[in-house]
Amino acid sequence: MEAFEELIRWAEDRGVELHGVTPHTLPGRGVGIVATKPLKAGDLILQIPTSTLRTLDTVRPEIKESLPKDTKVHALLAAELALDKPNSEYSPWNAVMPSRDSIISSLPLAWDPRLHAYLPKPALALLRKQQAKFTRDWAAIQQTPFASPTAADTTTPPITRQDYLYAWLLVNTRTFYHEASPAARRAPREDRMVLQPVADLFNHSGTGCAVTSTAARFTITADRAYGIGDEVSICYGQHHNDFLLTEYGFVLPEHGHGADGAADQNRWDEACLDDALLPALGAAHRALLEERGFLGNYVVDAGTVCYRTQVALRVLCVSPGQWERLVSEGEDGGEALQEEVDRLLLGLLRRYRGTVAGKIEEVEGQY
Ligand SMILES: C[S@@+](CC[C@H](N)C(=O)[O-])C[C@H]1O[C@@H](n2cnc3c(N)ncnc32)[C@H](O)[C@@H]1O
Repeated sequence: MEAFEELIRWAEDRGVELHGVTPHTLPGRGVGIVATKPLKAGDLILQIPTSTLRTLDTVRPEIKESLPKDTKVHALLAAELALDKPNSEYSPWNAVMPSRDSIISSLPLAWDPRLHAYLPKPALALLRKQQAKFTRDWAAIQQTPFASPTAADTTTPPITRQDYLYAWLLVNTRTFYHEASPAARRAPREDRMVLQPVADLFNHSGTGCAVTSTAARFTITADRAYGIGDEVSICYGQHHNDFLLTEYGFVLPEHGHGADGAADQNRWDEACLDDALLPALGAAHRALLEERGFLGNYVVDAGTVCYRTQVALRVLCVSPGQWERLVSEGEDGGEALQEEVDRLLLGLLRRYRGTVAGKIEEVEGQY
C-alpha cells in the first residue's frame, strides 16, 4: 500500500483532490479505485488540475527534437516513459503502473504472434492497425540516440524494442482525450491524448462515473450511490469486447458480477458472424452477395442480428431471382421466410459455438 500512499501524497502536493476514494488492488483488474465512504450520485470524487498532465507540451525537448516534427503524442509520451529514470519527477506515479509482465501478457500486440490467429476477425483487424502504428513509431525511435547511444555515452542504456513496446502499451491503455482548452482543440485529435495521475487508475465498466474537463481541470463525479469498498469505475467508451481486448487487454464478462451487476455486462458487445456464415455459402451465393455489396461483415449484438446477416441468410433460403427481388425492394419476404431464416441462423450459431469451443481447447492445450 505504501506506493499508493506515496502517489496520493505526490498528487495532492500538485493540487489533485480525492474525495472519498482511494486506489486499491483488485483481483483480475490490477489496481482500481474504491470508495472509502458512502458516495451518492453527483458527489465530486476526483479533481485533477491540467498542470499535472503529461501532454505533448510536457514531453522533454530533447525527445521532441530527436524525432520527426510530425511524431504523434502517443510515440512521444511512450519514449519519455521508456526513458524515465527511477529518480524522475514522476517516479511515485510510475511506481504504480502495471508491471511489464502484466502488460505483455494481456495485450495482443505483445503476444506470441502465433496466438493472433485465434483472435476474432474484428480484433485482428484492430490489431493490424495497431501493429502498423507501433512499427512506424518504433522505426522513428530507432533513428534516435535513445535507441543507439553514442559510444561516448556510457550512462544511458539504449531503449530496446521490448522497453518501447511496454511504454507504448502503457500509453495506449492509460490516456484520456483532453479537448477542453482552445490549444488542445487546435491539435489534431490523435495529439490530444494526455496521461493524468490517479485518474488513470479507474477501471472500465459499461456505466461509470462522469468525466468532464475544462481548460483548468478534469473532474470525475459519482454516477450513482456507492458503499464503502465498492469499486468506482468510469466508462472508456461504447466498446465491444473485441475492442476492449485489443486496446486494453481485457473483456467484460458475459454476466455482471459487481455491486451493480448490470454495470459489469458489456451492453455494447457484439460478435462478428462471418466465420459462422461464410463457410455455409457456396461460390454462386458468394458471387450474388458480392455483387450486391452484402458479402461479409455480419454482426449480432445482444438484441439484434444485423440487416446484412438477414440478407445473406435469405440467399440460402430462396431462389436467386426471388432474392434479387427482395433485395431490390427492401422486403423481408414475410413471416414464414423469417422463421426459416431464424432456424437456419440458429443451426449455424450452434455449429459455430462448437468451432469456438474447439479453438479454446486448442489454445489451452498449447499454452
Ligand atoms: C486506465 S488503466 C486502469 C488501471 C489499471 N487497472 C491499473 O492497474 O493500473 C486500464 C487498464 O486496466 C485494466 N482494466 C480496466 N477495466 C477493467 C475491467 N473492467 N476488467 C479487467 N481489467 C480492467 C486493463 O488492464 C486496462 O488496460
